[in-house]
Amino acid sequence: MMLNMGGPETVSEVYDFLHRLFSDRDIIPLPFQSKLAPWIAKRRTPKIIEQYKRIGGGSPIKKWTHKQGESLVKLLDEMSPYTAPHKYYIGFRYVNPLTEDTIEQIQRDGIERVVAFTQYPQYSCSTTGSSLNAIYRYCKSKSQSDSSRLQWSVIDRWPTHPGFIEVCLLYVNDEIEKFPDNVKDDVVLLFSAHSLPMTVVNRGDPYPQEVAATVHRVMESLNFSHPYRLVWQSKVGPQPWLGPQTDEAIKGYCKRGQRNLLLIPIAFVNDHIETLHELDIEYAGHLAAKCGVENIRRSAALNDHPIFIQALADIVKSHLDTNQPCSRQLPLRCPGCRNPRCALTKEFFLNRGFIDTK
Ligand SMILES: C=CC1=C(C)c2cc3[nH]c(cc4nc(cc5[nH]c(cc1n2)c(C)c5CCC(=O)O)C(CCC(=O)O)=C4C)c(C)c3C=C
Ligand code: FES
Ligand SMILES: [Fe+2]
Repeated sequence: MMLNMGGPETVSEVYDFLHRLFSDRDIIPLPFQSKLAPWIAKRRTPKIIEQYKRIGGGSPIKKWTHKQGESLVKLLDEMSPYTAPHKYYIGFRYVNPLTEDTIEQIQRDGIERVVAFTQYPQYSCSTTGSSLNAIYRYCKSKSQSDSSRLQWSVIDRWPTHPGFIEVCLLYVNDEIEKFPDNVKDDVVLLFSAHSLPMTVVNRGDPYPQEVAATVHRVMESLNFSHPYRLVWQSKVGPQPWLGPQTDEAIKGYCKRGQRNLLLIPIAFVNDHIETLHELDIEYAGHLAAKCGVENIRRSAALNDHPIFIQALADIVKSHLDTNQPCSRQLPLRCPGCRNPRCALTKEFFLNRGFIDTK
């Protein structure tokens, strides 16, 4: 089951998407959540609809996830015949197919063994953690009535998988080659990841460190050929978020005369509104023109690159071969975690989906 947040496929789904997102206490805890969530979602909907309209009318995440899933199981059947046949499902957090509905479908299909496979390379309690909590919540609510218990395991992160790093490297190199010859060696590489509120960072969320690990591996495989920075995009709301912000970094470098920049999305494997709108239209388009950039480009999202599909298959195969319920990291809660559900979810996956109902 491929886990992700999902995105609205058409603009008519934007409100529901935002409503579910702002109702999720694991990504954004709000006072009076059930009242505030629909209010914020409604207020934000027109602006976000405009953004989706400008990138072709919707998020391509479902299309890419289906392509990845189809190729992934085909490859896996060959690579791991003793665990075949494999079947993929999609579990999105905020749009259809919703995680809960997918689990129901999996049970209707008579399946016994499920791998919850996060499609976020780096672990955050606000993303992968939210999906895992949703699985636990659903299974717990059904555990009394349902005798056909699923056996679960989880692939909770893969920030430095060599195949993942290799595709990032290929796309970075492809894009560096497109800069004019006289500036190619001086391009500043700006790795850009979705930011987190500082409350989440200070709670001890593993994401910033894991994103940095990905960046380091990519730079290592480039032999540190260019200067680089890790910067953070897509802050929402007035609270402090992890910086430096991607737009501030672009402005700052332009001021210092470093005007050849390559933006590299590093924490999301598909194209989505943050690459297609924020990076391409807002930053590489409007902002760059304002602050006097000479050349600015963005490296491609991994989407359905064959080496990436190979990497996904390899991640699943290694997981099945080791026969572990999850990584060694998953059971360790954030030092500042105050969410009792995190403990229950981690125990649930450590026990392969067994819930003691006594
Ligand atoms: C690794 C990726 C992401 C992290 C970490 C993340 C954390 C996070 N996000 C919000 C709030 C919003 N995110 C929104 C959209 C959105 N977020 C990600 C990825 C991560 N978010 C993606 C890929 C998308 C776009 C989906 C698509 O189009 O495909 C939105 C909605 C858009 C908007 O209203 O601006 C919100 C809101 C928080 C609060 C958070 C960490 C706590
Ligand atoms: S918030 Fe990270 S484990 Fe609960
Ligand atoms: Fe987000």
